[in-house]
Amino acid sequence: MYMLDPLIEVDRVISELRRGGMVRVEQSGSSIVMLAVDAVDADNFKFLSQFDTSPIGLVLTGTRLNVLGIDQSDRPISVLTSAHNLSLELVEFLANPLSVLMSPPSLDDLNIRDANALEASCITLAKLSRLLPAALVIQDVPMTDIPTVKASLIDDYMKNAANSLTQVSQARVPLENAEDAQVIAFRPRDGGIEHLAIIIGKIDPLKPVLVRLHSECFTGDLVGSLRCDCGSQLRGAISEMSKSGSGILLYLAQEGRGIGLVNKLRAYQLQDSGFDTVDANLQLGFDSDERNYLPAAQMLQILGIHQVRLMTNNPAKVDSLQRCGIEVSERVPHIYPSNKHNDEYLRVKAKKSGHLFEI
Ligand SMILES: Nc1nc2c(ncn2[C@@H]2O[C@H](COP(=O)(O)OP(=O)(O)OP(=O)(O)O)[C@@H](O)[C@H]2O)c(=O)[nH]1
Ligand SMILES: [Zn+2]
Repeated sequence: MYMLDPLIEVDRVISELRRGGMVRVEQSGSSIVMLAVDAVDADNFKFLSQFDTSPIGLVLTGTRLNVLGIDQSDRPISVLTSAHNLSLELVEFLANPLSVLMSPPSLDDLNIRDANALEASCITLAKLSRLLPAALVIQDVPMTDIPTVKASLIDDYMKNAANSLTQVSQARVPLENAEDAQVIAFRPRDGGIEHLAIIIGKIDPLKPVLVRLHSECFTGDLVGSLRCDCGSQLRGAISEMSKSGSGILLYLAQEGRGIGLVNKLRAYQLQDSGFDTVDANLQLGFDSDERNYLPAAQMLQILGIHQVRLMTNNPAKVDSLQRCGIEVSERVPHIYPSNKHNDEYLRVKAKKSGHLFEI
């Protein structure tokens, strides 16, 4: 019998959610139907409201409920329900800090409880789909014909995707600041976006290799945004590696510290109304940094690199990579001049995220 690859099973429901569809999440005989809040509209909300077998639940992260002032406990994920069924306006207000609602609706009838394992997996799934971490769920509805996934596959997805990376192509690409360069593409088996390794010069894997883990930043890397320092860090790392003879830059598909480009733009909108880069993520219901360095570690292992000199100002990156099994023999500072658009961003990184530089 043809067995569906577990990664592909998750990838199918991700596509369905991103298209605005509903999916079923199941485990050990129980199941729920999920719709991402990003995709809620009047029609699908009305459809879900017609079932009187169980009320619609809104699954939110503890981070979002903290900033709303609704729940100050450290419950990681909660489910909100209401005896009178939630209204679409209330769902929007609770889940999306950019919702256009001017005055908060009444929260009197809300009940809050801990999410169960299935509901918690729905938040993981929304994050993997690069949507807002918020989901509508409903139990026991007789819907067939919707894609189904096991919760345990969602929970293991990041690890499985990282472990599945394989080198799929390699080419010489002379760069402006490093003529002796090659780009190697690594593809996860789920069909997700490739991560890239840019190899500068000739690498000696027996010595600690100069390495930069660069998280994708469309705005900074490609179009020269002044809101961050990514463009300077990307080009700067390549120049440094070339000057010192060799190095590896891993270009990781984890835009916006892992929340995705659309959510990063939402975070920018919040930053323009006064939140800093950390608080904007929390307002959206994310952690301040959602990245995971398993893919980076896997790529380094495939390249035969076990010991690195890591170009970063972020001690959390050093710790994370070490926890993924790569030895960091040295942290190499990677600081570039600020400008009037990013100096506050960099100051907040130093103050709140522990980055080692002074602005
Ligand atoms: N969510 C969010 N992401 C941002 C923001 N500004 C930049 N980013 C993303 O942050 C990531 C850049 O981080 P990095 O430079 O790799 O890492 P770092 O944690 O700053 O540490 P360094 O190694 O010292 O640069 C990219 O994915 C950017 O898209 C922001 O305001 N909000
Ligand atoms: Zn950037």
